[in-house]
Amino acid sequence: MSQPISPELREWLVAQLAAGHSVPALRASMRAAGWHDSATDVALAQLEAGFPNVEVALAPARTEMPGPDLDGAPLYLDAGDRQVQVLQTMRYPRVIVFGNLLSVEECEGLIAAARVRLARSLTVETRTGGEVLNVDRTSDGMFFERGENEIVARLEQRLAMLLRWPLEYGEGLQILRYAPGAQYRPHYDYFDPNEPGTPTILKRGGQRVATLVMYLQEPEQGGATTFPDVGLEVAPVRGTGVFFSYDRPDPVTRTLHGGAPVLAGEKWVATKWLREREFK
Ligand SMILES: O=C(O)CCC(=O)C(=O)O
Ligand SMILES: [Fe+2]
Repeated sequence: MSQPISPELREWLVAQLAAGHSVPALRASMRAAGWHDSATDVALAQLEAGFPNVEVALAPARTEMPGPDLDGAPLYLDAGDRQVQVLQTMRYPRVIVFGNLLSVEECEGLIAAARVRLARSLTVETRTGGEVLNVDRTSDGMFFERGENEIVARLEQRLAMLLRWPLEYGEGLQILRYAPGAQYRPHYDYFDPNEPGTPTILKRGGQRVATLVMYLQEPEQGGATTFPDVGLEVAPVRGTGVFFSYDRPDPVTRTLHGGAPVLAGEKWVATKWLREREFK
């Protein structure tokens, strides 16, 4: 977990950058002075990657974040009723691809329960705090209540243990179906702090801090989850899932992501969003 940078170091870095020193030069002099702080590395990497907002890049990050315990580089993680595979990890942005997350029966059960309740997907309209039809997302979707049925409840317990985040901090599971041609254009899952509707949304559970997209049915072609900032594409393989977290509501997290167009077949996903506090 990345620790916050001290205020003194932040001030110093900002001053050095303002004085025209380059990021690689700063990194080199810090290394030479014995600095091997992961928080500083992350901040410098952000600056180097061209993120314009120095203050945001160097601001203290949230320290408590959801995510599995990857100490010792395990290949499998104990999620209570299931041994989940660690297939891929990326440090920045924080992305983890899990295998063996759901059984085929669980995938099919969720689809069957959701199918009868699908409506054209709504996304939260941050301008007003209400919900609207969104042209950026051409899938159909619905939400389960937390613990609504046996499969949902079992899955939520598993995810709480795997991601070490209280079940009560999670939103209800969202199910999306993408028909051929459907897609979800690149977006951030956190709520934009600059939108007037955001304070209303944040009253219930605070910010989103992480997302887990689970693949319930794979299309025949297309439908990867893409992270355009880093050129990553995660294949939508049934029973697997991609987790990503964002320690501040800012593009500097590089968590821009989308669902690429489905070219053939149907793609179904379940999305679990984690909030910073209890989501009542
Ligand atoms: O369908 C996908 O691959 C991405 C879904 C997504 O971004 C979301 O549900 O917020
Ligand atoms: Fe998303």
